[in-house]
Amino acid sequence: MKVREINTLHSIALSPEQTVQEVVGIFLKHQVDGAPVIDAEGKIMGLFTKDQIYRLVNEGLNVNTSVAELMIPADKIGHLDDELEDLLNEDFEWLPIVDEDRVTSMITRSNLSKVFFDFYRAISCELETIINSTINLIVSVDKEGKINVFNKAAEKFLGKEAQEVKGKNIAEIFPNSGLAEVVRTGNVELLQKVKLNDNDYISNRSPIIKDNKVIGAVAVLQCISEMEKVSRELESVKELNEELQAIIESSFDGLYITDGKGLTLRLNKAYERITGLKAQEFLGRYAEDIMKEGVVSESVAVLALKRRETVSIIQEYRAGKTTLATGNPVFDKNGNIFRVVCNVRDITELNQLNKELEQARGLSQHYQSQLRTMSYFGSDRIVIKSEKMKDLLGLIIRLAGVDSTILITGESGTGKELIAETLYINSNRRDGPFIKLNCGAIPENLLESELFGYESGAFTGASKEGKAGYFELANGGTLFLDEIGELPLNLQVKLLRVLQSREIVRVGGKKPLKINIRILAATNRNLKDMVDKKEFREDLYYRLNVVPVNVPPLRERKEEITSFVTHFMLIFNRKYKVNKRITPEVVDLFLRYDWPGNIRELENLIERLIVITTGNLLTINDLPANIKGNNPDNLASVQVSCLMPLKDAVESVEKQVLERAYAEFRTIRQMAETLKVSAATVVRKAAKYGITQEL
Ligand SMILES: Nc1ncnc2c1ncn2[C@@H]1O[C@H](COP(=O)(O)OP(=O)(O)OP(=O)(O)O)[C@@H](O)[C@H]1O
Repeated sequence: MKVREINTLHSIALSPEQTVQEVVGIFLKHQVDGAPVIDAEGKIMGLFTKDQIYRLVNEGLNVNTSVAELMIPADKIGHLDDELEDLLNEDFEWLPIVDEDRVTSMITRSNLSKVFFDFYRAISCELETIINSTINLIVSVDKEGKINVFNKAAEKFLGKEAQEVKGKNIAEIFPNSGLAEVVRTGNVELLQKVKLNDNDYISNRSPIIKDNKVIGAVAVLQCISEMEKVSRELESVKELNEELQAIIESSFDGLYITDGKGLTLRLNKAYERITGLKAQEFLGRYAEDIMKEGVVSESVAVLALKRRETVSIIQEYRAGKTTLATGNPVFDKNGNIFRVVCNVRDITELNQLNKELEQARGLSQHYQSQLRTMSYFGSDRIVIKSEKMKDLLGLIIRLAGVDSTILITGESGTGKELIAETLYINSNRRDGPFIKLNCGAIPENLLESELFGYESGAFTGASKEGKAGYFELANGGTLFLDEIGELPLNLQVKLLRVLQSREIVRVGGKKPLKINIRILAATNRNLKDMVDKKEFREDLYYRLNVVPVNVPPLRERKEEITSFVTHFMLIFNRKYKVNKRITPEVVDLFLRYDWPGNIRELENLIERLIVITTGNLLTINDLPANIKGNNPDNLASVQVSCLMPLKDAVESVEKQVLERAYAEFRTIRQMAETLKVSAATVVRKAAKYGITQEL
């Protein structure tokens, strides 16, 4: 410690001209016993102390005597940078202190001793605190082996109070301490293993030397039992950490962990795979910033932090993946979030599979209904005998090889659908689906969603999962749009767009879906006339009618009637497990009849005859009157076989007429036109008699 660090020094100085009386006043006022006498430059001239006042009194001098006359010389002079310890060894009563040449203060011996004492007391206090706050055991002895220092750690580990052992001989209390040996030899003994009270310690023992003499010894002991425990704990924490790392890495789901502020701390390889980015691009960055860069549509970690609860969302990653992500906030004991653990499951494939499943389900439903109506067809299901039809079939086989859109025209029941199927079976798309939609059989308000499908919740009554439409069901295959003339104008525009872009958008959806389909269309209406009447869009007409295919009515290929009769007799005999035959007279009548309902009419008639006739031979008598009389509109052909209430008779006739209309025609419009009533009447009466149309 240096003189300048003493803060109790006084800086009173006297001038040689001052009188003793004045000095007494100064000493009393400042409670001092002496002061240096300085000249005008502040340089030391001498000392004036209470002894000089005693001398004045003793010699009877005047109190106005000047300081200069009585002052004594200053033998010793101290400096501000002198060490206190050095000054203590000096012989002085009063010591003026100078800085360079100028006197700054004065110190007395008693003053110095007190400062020194206080200083050492503070140091000793500090040392005691240090000694007691270390976890190492510290024990010191004097040269007799009596214990001087016994710190708190020693108390704790050796199970004895400092008070109880201080002053006692170490050999009695801890015979194995080895301290007496150090006092004796004066040797330093480092890293010695000792056992005290069943614990192992590493001991460093040193002699305490003063003036080249050993005056005691100190031992510092470190408990290695405790260290070993800590090291074992550290080892198990390390193992746990490795285990945790292995668990995180082995998860197939992405794992992403942030701190309570959204700062990325950890993520696994699966997460790198999903995002297509490396861990370094995330670590140490905020989830919110990563989201703003567009890496992910929405951050589940940010949401979990905001809402302070577990959150699950669907995310879209820039790398093209769709995920189901769950963010779990982890709270500390004060209720603050200190981690957010996010589990990210790649559902891209699942979504794709779901779509495929949806398509497969739709296809299976569609095929089931088709199977029901087509089950009786054998392999030789198509009759082609006339030259006209042979040419047509040749054209169809050629057209099957190209992928263009085809419009098949012809009267109802001529076999347009069969032609479309033949075309499909012979095309490159034969392994893809063949989907048929009768545009005239589906209510206008449902047609759009049937065609395009819809997203979940697109409209009231829509299913929760959404549904694939006919375009999607036919993806990779062929879509046959029957009765295309019945397509409402607004859907005609949409169909045209599909034909041009090969893309569809589900009802209630936004994302366009690419589709790969071939479209075949058919109609029994004169589309050109409809275009002229603005009932059909001209642009769509030309787009569909790339290659026109016209199927002739049965009356223009009567040479095929006999083959058709044989064909259908075979099919329905097989279907109903009977063996009925038909007379040549009936076939003759058939040849003369005009068949306005074409092949469907012939087919239905033969089925009806096989089902309702009781005998095994179908004769003219079994035929309906319109064929016998070749006059379909002749009301006289309605036979009355017995008397009954008029209302019942009317209803019976109504029912039969409607059943026939449903069997022969495919659209309500055609039925209404033939029966000369409104479409609404057809629908109402059909409902009354429970008549439905097989599509
Ligand atoms: N050449 C044929 N050989 C065997 N059966 C045929 C032939 N042509 C048509 N048919 C049968 O006649 C019925 C009506 O044929 P299809 O449904 O193909 O006619 P369409 O012209 O599509 O009728 P619509 O215009 O009313 O839809 C079907 O049961 C079909 O199997």
